[in-house]
This record gives sequence, C-alpha cells and structure tokens, in this order.
Amino acid sequence: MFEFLKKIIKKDSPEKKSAAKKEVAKKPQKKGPSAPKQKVSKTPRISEKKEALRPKQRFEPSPKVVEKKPIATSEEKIIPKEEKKSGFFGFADKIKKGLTRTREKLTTELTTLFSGKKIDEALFEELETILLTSDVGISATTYLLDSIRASIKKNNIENADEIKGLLKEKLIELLAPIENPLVLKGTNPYVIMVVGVNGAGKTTTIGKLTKIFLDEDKSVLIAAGDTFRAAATEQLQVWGQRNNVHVVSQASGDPGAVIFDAINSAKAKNIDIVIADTAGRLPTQKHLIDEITKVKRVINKCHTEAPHEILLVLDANTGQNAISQLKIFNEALGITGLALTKLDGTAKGGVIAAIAKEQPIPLRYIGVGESIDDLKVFNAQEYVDALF
Ligand SMILES: Nc1nc2c(ncn2[C@@H]2O[C@H](COP(=O)(O)OP(=O)(O)OP(=O)(O)O)[C@@H](O)[C@H]2O)c(=O)[nH]1
Repeated sequence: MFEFLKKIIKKDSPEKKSAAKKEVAKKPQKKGPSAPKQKVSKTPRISEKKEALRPKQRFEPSPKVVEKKPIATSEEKIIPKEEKKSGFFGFADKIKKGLTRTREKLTTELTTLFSGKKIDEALFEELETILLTSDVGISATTYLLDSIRASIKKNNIENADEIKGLLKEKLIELLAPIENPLVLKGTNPYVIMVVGVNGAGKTTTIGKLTKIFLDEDKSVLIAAGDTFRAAATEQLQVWGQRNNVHVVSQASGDPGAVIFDAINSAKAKNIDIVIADTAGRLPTQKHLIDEITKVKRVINKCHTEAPHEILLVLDANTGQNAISQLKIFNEALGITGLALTKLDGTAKGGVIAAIAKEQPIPLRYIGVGESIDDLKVFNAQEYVDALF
C-alpha cells in the first residue's frame, strides 16, 4: 500500500511552473527510490497500514532543500484580471485548482468505494486506507471513522453514498478550530517571526504575505534574518523589490542584530508590520533550535510584545513529518500560527486533518502555488469544498 502511495506522489508536479523554476528543474533533482509495480489487491490489515504510514525518517526536509530557490518572473507579478474581479470566487477557484492532486486521489477512490456498496466493516476498512494514504494520520482517521459510524447509527443510514457527505461534514467540524486567521493586535510594529526547516517555503511565504498586508493598506518592512545562507538575503531582496518594500540586512551574520535593527527602524518610520526571516533548521539540530530561541529573546528585548506571531512554515509534501516538526518547534518557541505550503504539488492535503487533531495550532495560511498571489487565508469550509 505504501508503494501505491509512492506511485501517486511520483506523478506530482506543480501545475504552474515559472520560467525560473524551469531553470532550476534542469539541475539534478533529488528523487526518492522508484516504486516497483505492485497491485493493491486486498485491504491491508490496520496494523500493517499504520506501520507503513509511520514516517521512516523523523525529519525529512523537503526534497527542494538543496535546490536554488527560483524566483517568479515579473510576469507573475501581474494579478490576473479575473482573480482581481472575482474576489471570493477567485480565491475558491484558486484553492480548488491548487488542491487538484489531493482531490483527484480522494474523489476517485471515494467514488469507487461508495458506489452501490453496502455499509459493512470491509467498507470502513477501505475508507480507513484511503484516509491514511491521504496523510490524514492515525488519530484523525480514527476520529473521523468513529464520528461517521455514530452518525450512521443515529440516523439509520443504509446507503453508502451518504457516507461521502458525512465525511465532508465531519472533516469541516474537525478543521473548524484551526481556522483562526491572523488578527493584527498590539503596539506597532507587529512583529512576525517566520521559522521552519530548510526549503519549507519561508522566503516565498514572506514575499506572498507582504503582498497580502500591502493589499490591506498596511506598511511592511522585511528583516533578512537568515544570515546563514548568503543567497537567502538576495532572494528576500527580490521579493522586497517586487512588493516595493524595504529589506533590512546586514553583513554581520547575527540574525538577532538584523531583526533588532529592523524593528527599531520600523518604530522610527511608524511601519505597521515587520516580517522577520530566519535560517532554515531541522528540529533535530539542538544548537540551531537553541539559537532561534535566542533570536526570539532578542526580538522581545526590542519590543515587549514581540514577536506577536511566530509563524511556522510547513511543507505539505512532508506529510506526517510536518506533525513531528510542529511538535519540536512548538516546544522550543511556542508557535502561534502555521503556514502550510506546496499543497498544489501533493496528494497529501489530508495532513491538515492530522494537524487539527494532534496539534491544533491556528492554520493561518495555505500555499497553493509559487506566484505572489498563491498564499490564501485558511478557511475550513472552502478547503473541504475544494477537496471533494
Ligand atoms: N508549488 C509550490 N511551491 C512553493 C510554495 N511555496 C514555496 N514554494 C517553492 O519551494 C521552494 C523553496 O521555497 P523557499 O521560500 O526558498 O524556502 P525557504 O524555507 O526559504 O528555504 P531556505 O531558505 O533554504 O530555508 C521554492 O522553489 C519555492 O518556489 C507553494 O505553495 N507551492
């Protein structure tokens, strides 16, 4: 079954590729082992399924970690007219498009599962497999199946086709508590510290987030706190230029000093928001986790309420590993919000359910593409509608 999942994921590729992305694609890509052909002819036992779905490597960085980050071309800065005009519907369509891979997997499998079948244990077994292979995770899957069983019993449901509606309903209930959009509160500048593993999408998310705030008529200043990787500052500068926003950087190599400087500059200029980048790090690298807690303390010395938001950027492709990352970053820093990126390139969109069940931290944004308008405020109903 795990092989079956690999086969599905292997087919993934982002729908929208920028010119710069094509450049990067020429470079050798890190690929997982090719999946041997295997027929999934029978429903595996629950214990086998759970074992197969347990992450092999606890903190597997994104495959793009070694890649040079592509920067969208200037054409991508142009917001498509339809999207500007269509407002909410444009957003919903974009999310729907972004979630194509997860939806295709779910819809195909669920339609086959429910059509004309009777409600019995075998059907629940298969439903369990579908959810687990969509990275919904063990505890969220158990929760969803139990809730569905209870509703079937309560409402004397006999038609399997009705289970799809129930699944949708229970999923919205599960995700609702993490729908908690960012609200800017407190004394200016509002400081957002952005953290995450290498390649999760921090820089890109900062660029997109800046655009969201500018559209709300807020002023923004970016702090290039990733002093570890030289190219990181350059990439941030490009996002700064694209948004026409100043990026504070230093040659010092001290992330705390850069962010401290940026906050003071924002205070002097009465800027509303400071978004601080930090270097990518694995939660297993204890010294780097210690370093980032120090950066947080430095920020707090500069502004007693700051950081107002510690935004952990997670790559949806990492599936269940995202939960492990979340646990460790949260223990070290007290994560206040999440941005889940790259949902457009994966069939693992179910990981949101696992987050909601196991680590219910507000999911502020979802990334559904590489261009500047591809970061969306998370909405549970809209997300589930896009999945089915
Ligand atoms: N398809 C897709 N790609 C994304 C998304 N968000 C980020 N990316 C891509 O992911 C890659 C890594 O993104 P970065 O923003 O550079 O990641 P980072 O966390 O800053 O990386 P480090 O600085 O190395 O830690 C780039 O190729 C981005 O274009 C998304 O929502 N969808």
